[in-house]
Amino acid sequence: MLPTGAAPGGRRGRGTAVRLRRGVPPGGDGGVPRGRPLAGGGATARERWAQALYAPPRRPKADPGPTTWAGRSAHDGPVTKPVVETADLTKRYSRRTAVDAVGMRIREGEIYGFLGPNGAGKTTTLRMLLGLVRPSAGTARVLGAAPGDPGTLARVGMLVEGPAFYPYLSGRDNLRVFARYARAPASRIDEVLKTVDLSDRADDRAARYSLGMKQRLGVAAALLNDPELLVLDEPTNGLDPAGTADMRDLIRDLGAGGRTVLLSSHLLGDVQQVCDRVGVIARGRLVREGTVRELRGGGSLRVVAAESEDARAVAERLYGPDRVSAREGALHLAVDAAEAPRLSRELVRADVDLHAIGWHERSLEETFFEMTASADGAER
Ligand SMILES: Nc1ncnc2c1ncn2[C@@H]1O[C@H](COP(=O)(O)OP(=O)(O)OP(=O)(O)O)[C@@H](O)[C@H]1O
Repeated sequence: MLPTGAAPGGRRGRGTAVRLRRGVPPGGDGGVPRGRPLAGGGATARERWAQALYAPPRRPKADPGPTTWAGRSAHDGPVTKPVVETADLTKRYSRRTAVDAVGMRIREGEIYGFLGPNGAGKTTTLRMLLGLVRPSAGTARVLGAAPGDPGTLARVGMLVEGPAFYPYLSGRDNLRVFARYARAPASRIDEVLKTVDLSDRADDRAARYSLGMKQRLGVAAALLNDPELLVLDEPTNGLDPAGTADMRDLIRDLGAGGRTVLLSSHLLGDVQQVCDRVGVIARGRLVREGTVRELRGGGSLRVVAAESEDARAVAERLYGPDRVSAREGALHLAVDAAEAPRLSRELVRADVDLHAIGWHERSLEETFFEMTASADGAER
């Protein structure tokens, strides 16, 4: 379970499993739930920390208040304020810089994809946002407060580095234990079981759950307090295609009701299909932030011809050399899709054998590799 080092500012070895998920008490031993109530002046420091983490929201859902963020959410709603905002957020471990001057903004009500390859600094960033690791430099605000603020933690649900449960208890009984720590009403248990589609299997022992069901039970635990911000770290890790699709649907649903979701993933499909906006991190640096469409950077008219040099000459004559590039055996023209008929006619007139012509949308994968490759080449 969560080692003592998980307290704010604590240090943790890479090999140690982290249980940041709400409901598992910090320092808990994974055994029988402790009987001593978490209340009163006699509580230990660890228990007080758990109380803060699992306390019910002290404030109602955020009042829109003065708008501090000028952008618009990817949803069609009004201008929204940042739920998470960092400036120059940095974490160094000895000589290694795990997170390097990250400035990210997550807007209220959006599903934000935090995308990066293994070791890019995603989990370290999340830990800083949750107040579990002290930054070496820079600042972060989460729901308007400093990371780790007890009132804020009560408004955040988290599933970081995989869920952990009491295996001999049923899914429902696990949630009862977590609800007690979270001080969430018992009525929430059935609600969250329904949300994650586990009502039918709620009375089975957690040990019998598939990986996908365990992940969904972890999400259910994170939802007990109806959090305003839900942080999910690699929730589809290890899931088969069906489990991955279920989890994506669930995340989409969770983000639909105005809740803000921060989804960390190295899987492009997760992010492309689910997220409103994306921040791409590589070697600790946030290399881009924008909507999936913005990151993909539009499309091009793709032309495959037998005489590609002749085809290129025709295209350059029509549109200028700056709009024509060649990659992967095709010409790509930065022109409108409606140019296809005119270009085809001109190519035929120039005796070029045209094999294919059509509109090509860049995938997030293409731009992701370009962005992360350029970060790899950068000086650190
Ligand atoms: N406690 C630590 N001590 C030393 N180095 C660390 C520690 N935690 C993380 N790192 C290093 O910081 C870098 C970023 O790690 P981090 O776990 O944040 O990446 P990640 O993007 O979450 O990767 P993954 O997708 O593999 O989980 C890595 O080089 C990692 O080895």
